[in-house]
Amino acid sequence: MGEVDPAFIQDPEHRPKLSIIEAEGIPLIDLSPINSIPTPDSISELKAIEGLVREIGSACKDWGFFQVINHGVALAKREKIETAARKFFAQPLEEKRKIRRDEKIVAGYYDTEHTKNVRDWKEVFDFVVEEPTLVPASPDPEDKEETQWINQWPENPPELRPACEEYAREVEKLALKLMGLIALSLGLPEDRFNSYFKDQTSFIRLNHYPPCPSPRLALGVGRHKDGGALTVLAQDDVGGLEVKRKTDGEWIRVKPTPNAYIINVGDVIQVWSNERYESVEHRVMVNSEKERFSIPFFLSPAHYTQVKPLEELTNERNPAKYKPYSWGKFITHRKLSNFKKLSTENIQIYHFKVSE
Ligand SMILES: O=C(O)CCC(=O)C(=O)O
Ligand SMILES: [Fe+2]
Repeated sequence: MGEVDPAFIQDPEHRPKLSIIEAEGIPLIDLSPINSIPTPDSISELKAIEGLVREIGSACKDWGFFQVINHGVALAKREKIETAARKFFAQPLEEKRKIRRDEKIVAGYYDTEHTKNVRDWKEVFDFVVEEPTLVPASPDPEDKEETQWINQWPENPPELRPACEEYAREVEKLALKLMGLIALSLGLPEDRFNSYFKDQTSFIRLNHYPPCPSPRLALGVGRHKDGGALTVLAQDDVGGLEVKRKTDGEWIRVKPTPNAYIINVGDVIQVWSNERYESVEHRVMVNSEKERFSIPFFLSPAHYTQVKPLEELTNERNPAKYKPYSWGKFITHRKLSNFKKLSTENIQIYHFKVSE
């Protein structure tokens, strides 16, 4: 990537600060109570779960972010995908571009993503968890046609595909268990969210952030909120992820914890919970010496889901803060605009906010 192209340069107010505040406050949650049960069908019956549910509820409310340990995802599967990702990104650009993402095939390699219209200092490889993934053919609300998202796999390294597919199944289990705990923390049945994910549109991204000659001007990923339900993120030991603290708006660095996952609430949970939980802004700093890798799993509902505040969580005194929106139309809108540097902001949930 060489010298910094002006496309990467953040406006002064969004540039990273020289002083880094490391997160003491971001909760670290031990999930062993749910993983030590022989039959996990009905975890809500167990006493140990109560404390855990309370912890998850507070973390979602106070931070929108937390880390989990003893999560049940086999370390060997994580190591396999991490090693294969390193090999994939180490190849020449022409090789990687053979499986380039475009407007039709949204899975694959991509190195020109923009967040809030500034280019990110990164390259990515995306794959969908469900193959094929059914989605609307266009963002037009009148257009009822559907299409399929399919994956593109590189020739090299050949082990990337099986590593990705196995990893997806493991992390999906963790993501759904967490949705169960979040449901309980909202006073809902543990399986309340399950049906939304039957035909999920979830995808996994392999992120590679190369060393950057101007880490004070550019960002690996500009400030943003995740649009899906829940993100389960594996970061390596380099660090760079920053979360905007709800109490004072300071950017706080999430300290890498070996073999932990970082979990964050996405916009869909913000809407479902009628803002009991909020999706929190985050960004990624790059540095001039070390490359960094991360792997987010974006748990997302079926395309035909009408996202709206849950009836159980709204009433006359607490009316719905959002109008229903089609998840499929929302994501196809986003995917299309990802390919253009727009003069306006991307589609956001506040466009569906009920005015007070
Ligand atoms: O690399 C990271 O730590 C986070 C990446 C991220 O926020 C995203 O891809 O949405
Ligand atoms: Fe994100």
